[in-house]
Amino acid sequence: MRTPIIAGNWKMNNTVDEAVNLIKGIKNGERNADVEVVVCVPFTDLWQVKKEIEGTNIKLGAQNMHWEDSGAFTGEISPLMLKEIGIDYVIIGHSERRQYFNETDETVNKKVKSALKYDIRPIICVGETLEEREKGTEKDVVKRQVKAALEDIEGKYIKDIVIAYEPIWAIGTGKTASNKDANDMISFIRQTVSDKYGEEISQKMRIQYGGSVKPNNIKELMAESDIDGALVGGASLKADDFLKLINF
Ligand SMILES: O=C(CO)COP(=O)(O)O
Repeated sequence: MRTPIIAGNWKMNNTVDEAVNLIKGIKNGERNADVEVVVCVPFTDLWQVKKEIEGTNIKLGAQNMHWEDSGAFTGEISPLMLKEIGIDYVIIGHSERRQYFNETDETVNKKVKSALKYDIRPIICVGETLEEREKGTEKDVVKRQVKAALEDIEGKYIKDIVIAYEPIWAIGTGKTASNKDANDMISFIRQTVSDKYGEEISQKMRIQYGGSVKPNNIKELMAESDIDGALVGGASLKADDFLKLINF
């Protein structure tokens, strides 16, 4: 059985003081012990949040990284630097990075390889635009993204990789994919992984849904057969809401 994973993506929100307040609210709340909980916070909050979650089972994630260890890459953060802080996860290829910061299938693949080298678990984001869905090409797009992200990755790593299916039209819009559509795409992603690595390995990979996940729709999403968790933006910014998601 795959352990459900609920991850908060704080995006570009929370100063250090705000981050400490939020994480205190989350760690002091009652949390379902059978769910893996991750908070993916801005770089500047990582150290302080790491201190706050010590001794709890809350995991820490970053929202991006470079693939090189060091070098002349002004403004970038390396996997070595993140490893030093002791992060567990890193989001790679979020649609906002693909859209605004030139992230490509190729850089996603480089970052995934680099994260695995440092024992940091990648949460790889994939998903189609509204236009691609309306044209009926959503599965082609997602398949291309999944295959490119996993190029030259050995099967032994698949259990450590999380994929988040986030249809771009559902992010921050209040529109969610229907439970059935989300589950259908997620089982298609698992099939794509199975085609490459075989059924047994593909069953070990956790695949989340993301896009306007809220306390009032999490239960139905998690009831679907292939959905292993959620990657949550807006509703991860309030301790009460995030706790409701964890305790779906
Ligand atoms: O992009 C997301 C998580 O990575 C989803 O954001 P929202 O939950 O705010 O729609």
